Amino acid sequence: MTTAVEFQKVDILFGDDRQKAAALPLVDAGASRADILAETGAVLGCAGCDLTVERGEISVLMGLSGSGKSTLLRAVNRLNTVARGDVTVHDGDWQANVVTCSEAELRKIRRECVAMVFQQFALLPWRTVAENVGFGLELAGMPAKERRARVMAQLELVHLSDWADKYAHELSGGMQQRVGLARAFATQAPILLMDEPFSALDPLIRTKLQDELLELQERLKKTILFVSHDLEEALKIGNRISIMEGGRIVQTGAPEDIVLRPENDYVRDFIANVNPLSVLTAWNVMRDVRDLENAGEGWMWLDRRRTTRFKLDANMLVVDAERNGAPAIWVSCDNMEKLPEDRPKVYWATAGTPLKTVMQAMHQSQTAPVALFDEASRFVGAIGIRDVLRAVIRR
Ligand SMILES: Nc1ncnc2c1ncn2[C@@H]1O[C@H](COP(=O)(O)OP(=O)(O)OP(=O)(O)O)[C@@H](O)[C@H]1O
Repeated sequence: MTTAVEFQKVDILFGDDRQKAAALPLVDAGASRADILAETGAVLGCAGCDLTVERGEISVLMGLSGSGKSTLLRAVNRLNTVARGDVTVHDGDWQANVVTCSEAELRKIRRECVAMVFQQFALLPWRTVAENVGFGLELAGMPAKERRARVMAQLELVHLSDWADKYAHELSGGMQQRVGLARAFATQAPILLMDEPFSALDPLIRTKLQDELLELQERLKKTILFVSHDLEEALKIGNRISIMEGGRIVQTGAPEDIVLRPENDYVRDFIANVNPLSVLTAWNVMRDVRDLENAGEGWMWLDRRRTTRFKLDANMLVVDAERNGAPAIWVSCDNMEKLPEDRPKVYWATAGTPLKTVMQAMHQSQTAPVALFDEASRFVGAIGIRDVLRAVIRR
């Protein structure tokens, strides 16, 4: 993994210099935003924020309104001044600390390394769609012909080729935001900052744009720092999520970490209404092969009830299977539809198989455990009905 952006102990305060200086000791003492404001007149934007954003990942800052998400995001291109701490932006072998870098380095960061998408589309209404998408390239001095080719390719990606010569104000909100996306993806910038880009849109269009973002990302592999106050959105698009409260990051983790292991009541409240089936995979709920019961002579029980067992060779490949004492076949969860009914089946999944698919397989096989295989078809663990229930009710 290569780091794209690193925040180290970042404090951001709003106020005059005297207020900020008075506030820093209170920040160190862990004082709340309200106390800091009452005592010093400074507003705490964020405090002690540590976060590493890896190249090519979507890292989401999530939290209630006022929790400091935008404030932290805007430190990356110095739209907000950092009072203390470091923000390092990497671009290939080049790197700069945004907090202390020269004006020239800051210009490079803003022009070449980091592009931004705002909630309020920020399109120029008197320019056409194509001119809007090409705006950043124009500022960077790209010749018109090259620019046009690049812009048309980007518009194609967001399915807006036919709208290239319309004016921005002639488009609906969802289309305008797609132009915003195209503009950000059109720049050379490897890092995109997205501040609630979809929150002004109605739910259906929003879902569609999230899918489009994921599709674009699949192809273009940018590093994206994304602000959202919507946990479903964060879980859907984030490779990593940081939950913020009162200016501080209270938990950072993969979506399934957040859902399975919330670190405090604030995070627990957030996830209370999330459907765990939308994030969990077979990997998150399986029991490791080392924790399964040996059944002797190369056999191993998949479940505590001893309904299902596999015989394994020295390479952990399955050579025989039994279900309720009768010979069984072992088949992939992805094959559920096509199989004849006549023989007992034990389904297997891989690490990334959605938990929902695992549950369907259990249902199909009268609650038989589901096996987990690695890419080389080796047996690595099993999922019993109790493992599924525990994950779903989070106990
Ligand atoms: N330019 C500013 N001047 C003064 N205070 C500010 C400024 N920008 C942000 N703040 C304050 O910093 C705190 C964090 O705000 P921020 O906008 O980062 O929150 P957020 O989590 O992004 O919320 P939202 O989703 O409502 O934008 C708030 O108390 C806000 O009032």
